[in-house]
Amino acid sequence: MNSMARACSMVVNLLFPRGCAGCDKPDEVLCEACRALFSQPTAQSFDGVAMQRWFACGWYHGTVRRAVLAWKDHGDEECDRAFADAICALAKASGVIDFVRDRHGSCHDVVVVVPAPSSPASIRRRGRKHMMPIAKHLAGFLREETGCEVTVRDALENRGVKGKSVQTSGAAQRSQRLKGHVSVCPSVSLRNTMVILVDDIVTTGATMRSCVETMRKEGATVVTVLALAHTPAGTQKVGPTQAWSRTQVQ
Ligand SMILES: O=P(O)(O)OC[C@H]1O[C@@H](O)[C@H](O)[C@@H]1O
Repeated sequence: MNSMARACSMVVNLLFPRGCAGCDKPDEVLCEACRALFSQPTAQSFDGVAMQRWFACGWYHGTVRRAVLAWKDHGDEECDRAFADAICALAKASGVIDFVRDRHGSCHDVVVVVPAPSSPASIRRRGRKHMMPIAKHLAGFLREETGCEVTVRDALENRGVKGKSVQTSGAAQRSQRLKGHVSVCPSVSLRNTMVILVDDIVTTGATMRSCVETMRKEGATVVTVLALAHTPAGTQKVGPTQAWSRTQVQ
């Protein structure tokens, strides 16, 4: 959102107090019931990352979808904190904290949180990099919980592909379209880092895989991927060795 849009939105909020981003309950940013939907962590296998699994806070449908879209595409920046908290809780539930604490110091010096990149057109439309506040909050949380040095690096760029993932028929097609479009920024080094990738939604998994592959080529160890929401598993498979198996995280 640009500054004019932000000012207008503040005025509108003053005149018409907001409702919950998920269900419209009055005077809530994200009500307790809707927050709870972002607290249903799942794990899916992925041998490209050190933990062998990636994780999501909730399932991308209904209320979760509505709240994510309000935040991501309709400028509801007040959700930043609620979603950042959900990702931090996911980091804890998934074992990321223990993993980082145990591995840190063995061979990798710096722990880095990297937000998945949006295309330049999306960044312009939104007026910001919407994953950045989440990444920053997670880095602070990991610092506190692990005692390790944890930084945020805006390491990836996505030169953009035409159309949205929902307009493609599946992971293979999406993956093909993304080829060569995600890269590590020339000014950023990821050598000898332990990376945690954060993204809002995982649909086919093509973006996540492309980001992980690109960072690994640049010398990073990618610990895992943490996402706010995922589409149902089992319907999208990139290849026989990359089939997703969805399990509930206790
Ligand atoms: O690549 P897949 O998983 O299909 O789609 C998810 C990506 O598409 C974007 O809108 C999301 O922000 C995410 O980065």
